[in-house]
Amino acid sequence: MSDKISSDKIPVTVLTGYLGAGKTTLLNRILSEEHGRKYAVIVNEFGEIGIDNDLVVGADEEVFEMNNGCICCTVRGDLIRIIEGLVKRRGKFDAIIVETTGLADPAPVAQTFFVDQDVAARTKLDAVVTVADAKWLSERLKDAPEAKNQIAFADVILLNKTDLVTPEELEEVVGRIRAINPYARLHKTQRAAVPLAEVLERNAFDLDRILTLEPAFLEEDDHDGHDHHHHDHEHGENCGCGHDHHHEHEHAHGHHHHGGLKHYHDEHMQSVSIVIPGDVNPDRFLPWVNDLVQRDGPNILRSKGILSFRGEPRRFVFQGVHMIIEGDLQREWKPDEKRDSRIVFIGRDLDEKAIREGFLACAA
Ligand SMILES: Nc1nc2c(ncn2[C@@H]2O[C@H](COP(=O)(O)OP(=O)(O)OP(=O)(O)O)[C@@H](O)[C@H]2O)c(=O)[nH]1
Repeated sequence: MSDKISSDKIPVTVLTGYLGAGKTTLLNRILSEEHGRKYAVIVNEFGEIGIDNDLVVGADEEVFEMNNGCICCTVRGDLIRIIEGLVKRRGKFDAIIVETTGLADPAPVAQTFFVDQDVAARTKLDAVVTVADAKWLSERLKDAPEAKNQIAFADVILLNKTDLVTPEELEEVVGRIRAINPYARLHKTQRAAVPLAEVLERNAFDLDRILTLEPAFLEEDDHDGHDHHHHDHEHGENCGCGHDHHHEHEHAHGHHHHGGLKHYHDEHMQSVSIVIPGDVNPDRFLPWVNDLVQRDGPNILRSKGILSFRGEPRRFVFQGVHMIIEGDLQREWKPDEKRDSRIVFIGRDLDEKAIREGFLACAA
């Protein structure tokens, strides 16, 4: 759309991208850079225990967590309430960034800024920014409809992790992205390094383009947080979606309808979150987690944790995407912070019992 951001509307950037693509890396870059702007950040995480929000830098930024479901279905009501709260405190910040879970379909999130009248009157969707993992995107386009929708809806795409692929592989992924979305601005990045002006306050969201993709985009939503229609799917036990769970396991992707808007969701994704209320022993934990991701890496799409090691004043943070894991000691535990050890694994067909027992055996 060509209309200018009217000065009384708060610009909103929706940051999306599949599990582990680099959304938090980009967010931290935005929040750490000297730009003289103040952002309110809303983070939605898949899995019950908040880890992501704890990994977002900038203690003076306001970070709102939404952990009890997926932003595109059950917690949309929360999103609306948080935004309405923020709008009342206008002037304390310049813009809003919403980081969705890797499993969110961006369409219903973007739709919120048009069909909810109060939100639409006060905010302006500036752009959908999608971070894509150069190494894994092609695989996900085959088995995860959300990943495809994240690309289709993007106004700006960061094709990240270019260090993990060859130039030929990179061009192949670019071709796949372009076949889905020829319009978005595309940046090839490492560690989501991109000039922020390429990402923020671009006034890039193009409603006309979205309406050709999703003719029902502006249809009034019947959604009240619970009551959308479910079609041909069952939820996995730990899908985190917040709906009634049935114990059947059909291997198909489901979609919900929000008003007339189709909404894809991977119903087989599970998350296993475990907390040890104290220290873990690194000599047990590190070999265990390495073995686990080497063995089950294809099914473990994402893993992360914040751990307390005995006698170590700093938090150990580990992050994994399939079998690639990284870990390091980061900031010190704060005096008033509870020193516990939390991990989450997100994937398909996870052996929850074995993972739980394995982690608990790492307690110091
Ligand atoms: N090799 C490599 N690793 C990267 C790059 N960008 C990010 N990572 C790593 O990829 C992992 C996931 O990055 P995040 O920024 O947490 O990804 P995310 O999209 O926020 O993940 P979820 O919110 O869990 O979906 C971390 O271990 C990052 O350090 C990159 O360009 N190259």
